[in-house]
Amino acid sequence: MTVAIVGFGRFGRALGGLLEEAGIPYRAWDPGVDIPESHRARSVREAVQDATHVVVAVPVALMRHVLLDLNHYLRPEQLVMDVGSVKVRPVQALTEVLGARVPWVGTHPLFGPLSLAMAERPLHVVLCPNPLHPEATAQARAFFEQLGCDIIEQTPEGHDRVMAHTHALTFFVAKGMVDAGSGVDVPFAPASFRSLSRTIQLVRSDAGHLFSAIQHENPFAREARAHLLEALRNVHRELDAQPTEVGFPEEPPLAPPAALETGLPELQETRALIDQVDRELVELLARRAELAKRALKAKAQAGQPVPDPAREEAMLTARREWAAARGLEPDGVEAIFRAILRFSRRAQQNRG
Ligand SMILES: O=C(O)C(=O)C[C@]1(C(=O)O)C=C[C@@H](O)C=C1
Repeated sequence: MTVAIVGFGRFGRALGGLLEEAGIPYRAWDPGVDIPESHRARSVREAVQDATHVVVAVPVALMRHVLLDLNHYLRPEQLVMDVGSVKVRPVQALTEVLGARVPWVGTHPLFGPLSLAMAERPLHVVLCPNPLHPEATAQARAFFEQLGCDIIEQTPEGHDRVMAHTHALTFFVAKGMVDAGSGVDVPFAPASFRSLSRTIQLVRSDAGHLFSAIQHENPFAREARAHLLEALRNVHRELDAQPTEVGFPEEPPLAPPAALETGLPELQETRALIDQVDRELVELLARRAELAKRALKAKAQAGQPVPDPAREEAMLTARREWAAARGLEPDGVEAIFRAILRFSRRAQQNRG
């Protein structure tokens, strides 16, 4: 398998990293950005000529234009995939430009550079099978599975409807909060805001074309936004009309929790919560192991020592301080991190 990445923006670059991790060779073409020499193609023709898989990772608004150009060089034994955040319009462009001549599949990887940098797993990809190329879906599935992704199949319309009510609305709300100055230089924030602030950061750091694409290129986004605005206006009106009642219906006087009477449900509930926290800890350990593997690779390239006792000592000091600030016993937390570092070094030895 050899992959051509056409468009080496934030997503194209992130995909290149994933391919490299999986040991799959690729060539990239993008006249507008710096591409590492070992992967750079000098023309779109050179990028695609030896490729078995061609990934078109350009802004959705440029898709048709780029496909028209690419079409001169594509052959029927290749597989073309777009990776746009919306699917109805890119699939229309693929149908009109490539049609039945070259196999293609519309795809939407539900991850980006940030989730990859944070080693989030599992990675999900939506595939939109099309009747012109029934066999291409299986090939696209195999391609993304090799990169460690879980696959969801959807129609382009089904995909865009879901995205209009999730991706587009989340970005819409976050953009509104950014423009209204929410969360800038606040001295403290509640947990409810902290979870949203990640989206706000995403919107702030976003390549502008992503926001525009998920709003303008999704045929259902406008209606979803209007619907949300209407709902918000209603909530606002209700709050004005009944300032003390909305959202706080009168509650019956508090009965003593059953847990205090039997002693059992509270323990059960607490144990369920402990299980949940431990599951998150295991998930975090898995992400940490991924990052350690990446650090190992970077060190190998830079000729730096593996393992690194100086870095480990500095890390342990910092973690002792974090523990103390959080009211935990520094010796205990240090012991946990010593175990994590042992585990990390072992994982680096096994998987590096
Ligand atoms: O930071 C590094 O250099 C890593 O390789 C990562 C890591 C870690 O797990 O945090 C692993 C081994 C090193 O001895 C120090 C740190």
